[in-house]
Amino acid sequence: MSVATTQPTASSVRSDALRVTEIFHSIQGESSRVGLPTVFIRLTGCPLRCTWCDTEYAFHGGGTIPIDAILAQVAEFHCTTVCVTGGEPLAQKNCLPLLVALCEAGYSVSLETSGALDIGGIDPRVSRIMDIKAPGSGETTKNRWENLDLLTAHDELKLVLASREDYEWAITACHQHRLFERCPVLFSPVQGQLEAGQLAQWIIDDKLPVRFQLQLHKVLWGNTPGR
Ligand SMILES: C[S@@+](CC[C@H](N)C(=O)[O-])C[C@H]1O[C@@H](n2cnc3c(N)ncnc32)[C@H](O)[C@@H]1O
Ligand SMILES: Nc1nc2[nH]cc(C(=O)O)c2c(=O)[nH]1
Ligand code: SF4
Ligand SMILES: [Mg+2]
Repeated sequence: MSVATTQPTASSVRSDALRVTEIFHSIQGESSRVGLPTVFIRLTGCPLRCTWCDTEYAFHGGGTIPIDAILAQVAEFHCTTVCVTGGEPLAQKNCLPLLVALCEAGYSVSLETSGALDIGGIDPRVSRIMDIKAPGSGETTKNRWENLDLLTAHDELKLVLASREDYEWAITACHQHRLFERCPVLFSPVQGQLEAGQLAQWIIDDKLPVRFQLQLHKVLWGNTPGR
């Protein structure tokens, strides 16, 4: 379901509201939860501009919705698994109480984040999928490396790679920051920029302890908003 794009007046905005681009029911296409029917809450806005971002439509617009109304929309899908994404979800302060409310309501919750913002203070029941930005994204300087110390085995680290240079940078980062010891590590090709079979072969050749990822929803439906 897409969210109305009407502009709220200041007096109509509740203090626990969030700016939301879309709430939809699909198949999880990323992370180790891939394949699970999932409700997605896509929050609006992002302070990064990854060169290859497939979700630029979430940078602006959206509708302003209080947390209880978001929960009511999610409940309509009768699905126990929820993914909060964006945009960059942590750019809105009310993302933290939204995550608590979803956990309290009994959902199994994951959060997709660039890791450019502090991941402290997130409800520990949430599985954090933290994406470290490689040079091809143009946003490496935004990586907040101190976030790594907060990750647990319940979380996942992700590297989305555009080239052989990104791949080699990622291996160096994994060793320098002991990423393999922190939580599962995912390597994924930038869609349309790095050939998936090529990345898979490099991972095999180098015997890397990472999980290769393709965006399953794009195999199913292409790059369609709300999928
Ligand atoms: C749209 S982002 C939203 C969450 C957060 N801003 C982040 O970057 O993790 C969700 C995921 O999609 C990935 N993604 C975006 N564009 C992509 C592309 N062209 N190919 C592969 N993955 C992409 C991001 O790297 C991220 O892991
Ligand atoms: N089906 C589907 N799975 C996803 N997993 C993470 C997504 C995202 O955009 O963050 C996403 C998405 O946009 N669609
Ligand atoms: S951080 Fe995420 S939403 Fe923001 S530009 Fe990068 S991939 Fe897109
Ligand atoms: Mg997506």
